[in-house]
Amino acid sequence: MPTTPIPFMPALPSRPAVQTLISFLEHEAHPMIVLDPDYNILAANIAYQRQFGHGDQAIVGHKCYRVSHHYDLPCDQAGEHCPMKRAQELRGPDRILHIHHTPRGPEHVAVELRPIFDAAGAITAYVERLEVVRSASAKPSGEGLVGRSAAFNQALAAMRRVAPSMLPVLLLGESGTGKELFARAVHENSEREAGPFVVVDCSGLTETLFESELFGHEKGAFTGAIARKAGLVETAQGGTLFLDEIGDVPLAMQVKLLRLIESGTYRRVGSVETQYANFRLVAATHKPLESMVEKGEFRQDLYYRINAFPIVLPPLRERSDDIPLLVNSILQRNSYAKRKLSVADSAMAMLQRGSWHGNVRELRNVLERASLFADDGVIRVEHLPALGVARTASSRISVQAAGTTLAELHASFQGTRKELAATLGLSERTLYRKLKELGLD
Ligand SMILES: Nc1ncnc2c1ncn2[C@@H]1O[C@H](COP(=O)(O)OP(=O)(O)OP(=O)(O)O)[C@@H](O)[C@H]1O
Repeated sequence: MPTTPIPFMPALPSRPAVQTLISFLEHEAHPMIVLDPDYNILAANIAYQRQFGHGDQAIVGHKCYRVSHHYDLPCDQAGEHCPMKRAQELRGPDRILHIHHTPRGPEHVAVELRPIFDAAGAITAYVERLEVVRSASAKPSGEGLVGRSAAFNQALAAMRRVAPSMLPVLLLGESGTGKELFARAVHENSEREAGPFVVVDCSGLTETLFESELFGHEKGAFTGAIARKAGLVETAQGGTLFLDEIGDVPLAMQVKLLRLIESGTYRRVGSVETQYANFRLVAATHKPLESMVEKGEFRQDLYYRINAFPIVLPPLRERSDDIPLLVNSILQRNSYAKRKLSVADSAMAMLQRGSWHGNVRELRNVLERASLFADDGVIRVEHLPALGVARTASSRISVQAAGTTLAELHASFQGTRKELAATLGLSERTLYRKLKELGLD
């Protein structure tokens, strides 16, 4: 362990409390800095210098907003939330998720700022504790969640707040907004990280199938039950159970789900023995559960149970400033990775203007198609006209689920269901559900 003393500003030596604090923080494992009330960094501990130190560039003596944001003004004057301002008003700690410049490029950083008071109750300094958030990337990344817009960051910050608790989380968002990725992030940011993450797709399951999938069954419980089978609840023991499309659970099953959540117990199909469940619940839906409750299509008691901590995932059209980042990330993924592709500025501008009713999934499909035309490795505006066709169709269909339109398209479409789903920018699951609603499955 290096024992380099923490540098501090010689201009500010006469504050015994601050000096004591500085030597105390040196032994903290988390990156920490001490600031004066005028945004000057007085000291940075070893962990900070290791993670955020910019080589020879001195941090101490500089303004925090210059170092972390390259701003010339405090964050609140640059249109952002300033935790120092807030901690001063609150006379207590403030937490915020910011995007900081780091030696590795922009990164999501969770910041906690605590004011330090003198004997007279005046704030003499602030201690800032930082933690790099690994669940999402603020720069193009070949995997996982990416995003840096205000709307995305808000959802990310909410996810981080709730993840360490055992509270059920409800993810609300249109198809393709990343609900499954967020559910996984909740799991990975919880104490259950080492346990299983089990996905239950609630759409397209009949009542009986739903029950045996979820609770398992005994040998001979029904025709074809040739052996005892563990259910998904049992598989999720010690981990997280993700109920995707919870709005599709049939009413008769909702009561069994409620009992499971309330009592933490269940029975395998064909058994009288009570089993004890141990999972953290994350549910997701694109459906308006509240109005379904009003219409009697979703049980109110179950709704209250699962809705303990709702997180709204923004549609892509509400975070179009994330599109270049998403595009560059998508181009690094899957089949694209074999070829180096880029997007011309005018094409990027066009992508940013899209309404993207199929969200990130639709964006991915459009890029995949455009890449087939980009012989020289550059996706240009002329490679996107197909996008216009596909997107017009998909927006009409995915937004209004206009029965006749989808029925007609389904009847006339020449390809497979998978291809139809891709053309519409929908997941196969969502397409299946819509067709089922129309009696076309
Ligand atoms: N913020 C994001 N960053 C990177 N990829 C994303 C993001 N959001 C979504 N995606 C990608 O978009 C696709 C759809 O995401 P996902 O399956 O998580 O959405 P969903 O909301 O669960 O959709 P559905 O309700 O249709 O199942 C996936 O390929 C996923 O990797």
